Amino acid sequence: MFYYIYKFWKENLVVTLILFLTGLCQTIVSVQVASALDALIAFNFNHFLRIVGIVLGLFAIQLIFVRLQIIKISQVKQKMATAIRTDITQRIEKTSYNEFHKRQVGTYASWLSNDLSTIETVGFDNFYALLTGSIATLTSVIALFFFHWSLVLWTIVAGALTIFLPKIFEKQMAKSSLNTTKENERFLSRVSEVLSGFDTLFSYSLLKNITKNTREASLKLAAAKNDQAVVVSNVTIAGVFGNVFGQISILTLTGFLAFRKIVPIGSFAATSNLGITIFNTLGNVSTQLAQIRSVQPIFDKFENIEAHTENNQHLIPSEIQGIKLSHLSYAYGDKQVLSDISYHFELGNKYAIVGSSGSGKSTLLNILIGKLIDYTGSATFSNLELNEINGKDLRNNILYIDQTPYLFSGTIRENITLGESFSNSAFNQVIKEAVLEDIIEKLPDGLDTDIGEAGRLLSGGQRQRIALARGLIRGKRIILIDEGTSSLDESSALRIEENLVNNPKLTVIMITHQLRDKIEKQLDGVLTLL
Ligand SMILES: Nc1ncnc2c1ncn2[C@@H]1O[C@H](COP(=O)(O)OP(=O)(O)OP(=O)(O)O)[C@@H](O)[C@H]1O
Repeated sequence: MFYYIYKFWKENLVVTLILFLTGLCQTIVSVQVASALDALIAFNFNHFLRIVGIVLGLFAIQLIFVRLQIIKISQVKQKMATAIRTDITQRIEKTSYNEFHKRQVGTYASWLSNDLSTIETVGFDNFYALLTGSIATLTSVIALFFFHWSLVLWTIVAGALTIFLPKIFEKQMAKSSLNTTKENERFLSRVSEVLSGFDTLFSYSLLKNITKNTREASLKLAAAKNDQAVVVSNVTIAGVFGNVFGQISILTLTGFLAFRKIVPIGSFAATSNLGITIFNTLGNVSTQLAQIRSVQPIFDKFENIEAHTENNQHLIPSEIQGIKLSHLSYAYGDKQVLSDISYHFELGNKYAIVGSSGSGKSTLLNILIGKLIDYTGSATFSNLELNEINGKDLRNNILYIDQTPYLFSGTIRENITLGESFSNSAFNQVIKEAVLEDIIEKLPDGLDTDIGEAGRLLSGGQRQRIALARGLIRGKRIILIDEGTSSLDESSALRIEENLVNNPKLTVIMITHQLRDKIEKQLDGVLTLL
């Protein structure tokens, strides 16, 4: 957390300066109260009124600083939160495909929302509260020194007790806080999962599962939060004890000094105020420090996203060649899926992969796109072993359109471009190739029609055509399609497949459960997996 505070040191310096000026005003007011009381005791009414005037003026200035402080703290907190979110997403960007899928999507969402709000409220808010208190304490201790040195000495002794008493619970505090963030994560994952399954539960009349799962997850989260509250209560009580002891003892000492006529009677009022400021701060120091430390495990968790170290540095030559499989086998753990496959996909040719469900068709495409690299035997592209090719370079040459392509909320155009820019002629071309003309013509805003969350406002076949257009517009020469036309009506599917197999520039390898005669005749080969 301190890394981010340091990263925005200029902004935090401005905040510190404002806090110092606020603390200074507050301390001067406390000291003035002593003079006011002394003026009253001496029946010097004019002097009393002058001090009241000064105090009012200081209050007005303090109010301006307090307002500024709230605004500036919020601004720097938001800058730090955005920087943390950016760092998390950049880690996600750099991770491998498998590492990303070790966690559920809800977990990442929880990091970016729940954990960030914990960092803001538990980490940053306590940091600024601690900073405010420390500055006010410093100015108050200096003020005490002007009354009598023994007050400072006693403040140090009583202050140490106030700070160290709650430290007994520090470890428990960090543990319970980590437990709460983990339960928050599980809660969000479980709830988002069950809500994502709304359509399925609806069809089975099992929507009550949403309440059931949410309630179960909520009870676990509540238990973690209640455990944390118990630890917080212990820390708070220890802090309050030190605080009250410190305030009463400093008053007693001032009373004693006043009796001895070492300090004026009015000092009693001032040291009372200064004591409240100092011991309120010190009483909270341990809790605040423990809370600040308790967010550290959250940062550690973010760092656990393993960056993908790209060992496969072979780059693909500009003159690409075909894909060759030689005695290729693949197993998920003990489960053998592909055994001893040899085949040659030549550049510019068109192929189909067929086989019963579970025969390993998608697994093979995942090897060809570099997602699965722990195969045995050989699989080469342009004479380079696939698991030695730089992953990004491989995906720049081979396009994979998966079985369930994801559509983002937004327009059709945005779903095709994914934020990149393409010419109008490229758009027109892919709209034809993916047989999207009729759909776009019928929509009120054409390509700029909003398709709803995950493309909900479109049919399965329409979604599949947009996914195809998204792939085709990228102009890759090798295209792997996993059941790319399975949701389409016969004539659209045939038109799209004909467009693909008749495009001389493309190398097409498509998985299909429905190999149409007309298409089969135009293919250069069919690989059947058993
Ligand atoms: N990540 C995985 N971990 C373990 N087993 C897996 C994994 N992915 C797939 N499998 C298993 O490997 C086998 C082949 O799966 P794959 O998806 O490649 O088959 P497929 O031929 O494409 O099937 P379908 O035609 O139904 O899409 C299946 O038995 C599947 O259960």
